Amino acid sequence: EEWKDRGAAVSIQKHIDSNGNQTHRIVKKGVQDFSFGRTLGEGSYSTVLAATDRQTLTEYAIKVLDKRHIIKEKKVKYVNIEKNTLNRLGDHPGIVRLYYTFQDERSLYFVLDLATGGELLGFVKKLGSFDEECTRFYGAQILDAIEYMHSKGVIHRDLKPENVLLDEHMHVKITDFGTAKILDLPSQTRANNSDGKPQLDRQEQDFANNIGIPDHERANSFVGTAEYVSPELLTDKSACKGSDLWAFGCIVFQLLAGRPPFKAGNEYQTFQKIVNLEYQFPPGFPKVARDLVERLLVLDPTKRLTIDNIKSHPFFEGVSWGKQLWKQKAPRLK
Ligand SMILES: Nc1ncnc2c1ncn2[C@@H]1O[C@H](COP(=O)(O)OP(=O)(O)OP(=O)(O)O)[C@@H](O)[C@H]1O
Ligand SMILES: O=C(O)[C@@H]1CCC(=O)N(CCc2ccc(Cl)cc2)[C@H]1c1ccccc1Cl
Repeated sequence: EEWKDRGAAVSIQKHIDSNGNQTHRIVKKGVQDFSFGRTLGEGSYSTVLAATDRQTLTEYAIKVLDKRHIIKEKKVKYVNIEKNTLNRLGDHPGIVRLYYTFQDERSLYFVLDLATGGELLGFVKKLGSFDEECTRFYGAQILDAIEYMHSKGVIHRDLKPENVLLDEHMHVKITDFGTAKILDLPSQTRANNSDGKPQLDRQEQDFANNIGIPDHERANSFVGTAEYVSPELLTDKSACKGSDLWAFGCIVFQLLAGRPPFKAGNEYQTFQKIVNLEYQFPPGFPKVARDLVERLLVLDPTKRLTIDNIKSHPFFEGVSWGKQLWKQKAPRLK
């Protein structure tokens, strides 16, 4: 019992040995096992610090969540969702990996991959916009990560350039799964209510009850980020895998145009533009990319391109999908 108050946790590490046999290693990690470094960033309920494992000298990002703050803001369920989602998505180069979690009386700790390159958004802002080659590379890596998430029954629901981090090789690391949805397999086809509308999960119900209410007045609502919210989330209040592909379309547009397709003076006006599909391509937007975006920013999620359609779209011609995509050198951002 002594390890409990050291803020340690016993975590079972799944381990595949050299002959591919799965074994389990009992790993006990706690606050004392790390030396904490600089602050990488702050979230609404979290601080992310660079840290080094004292034994292995491996560097991590440790996300520290203040329990009191989370409880006060009624965000406990988001913490559990983030943990459960990250645990499911442990094996893809494009997704931030969760190595350990532990706690002490004040905080919760998530030991994550360190993404030293910062947010993709920072680069789009710095350069103004990306050329086609860079958009193709980063779009392909983001799509490959989305395909993996969806194959594990996870919908991210808040994809945006801020949540696309970059590692030391300038490769994509997607983060921020607190607002993700796990399609629990048995009830994947959710029971519809008598009015034929799909049963909403808690976060969707929260969101539905809070549409149009400004952020500061919202009681515990699920917040997607206005510019990337899909129309179905605004009209039917429910997200689906296609919602991530809508956000993907917004991201591809933004990388090439230097701005998201739907942006207005306030959230509510942005929502209106989305549900009315009110957006324009800037002059000079590449034709092939325009065709791709037009087939993603479709109001009816069932009419949007599927991941396979996107992978074979001319815009991604020449991309080698799969492992090779993650081994190649990232194109220089210029
Ligand atoms: N694995 C990581 N490696 C490097 N930096 C990270 C990592 N995870 C998060 N950060 C940085 O730390 C900051 C806070 O991230 P965090 O996920 O805690 O909050 P957030 O999701 O950005 O904010 P909010 O909780 O309000 O949505 C972000 O700006 C992000 O750039
Ligand atoms: O789900 C788990 O793995 C454990 C289970 C045991 C436990 O006590 N916790 C912490 C639960 C919790 C969540 C939110 C707050 Cl604000 C306080 C405690 C969970 C936990 C520990 C460390 C980091 C995250 C989490 Cl959810």
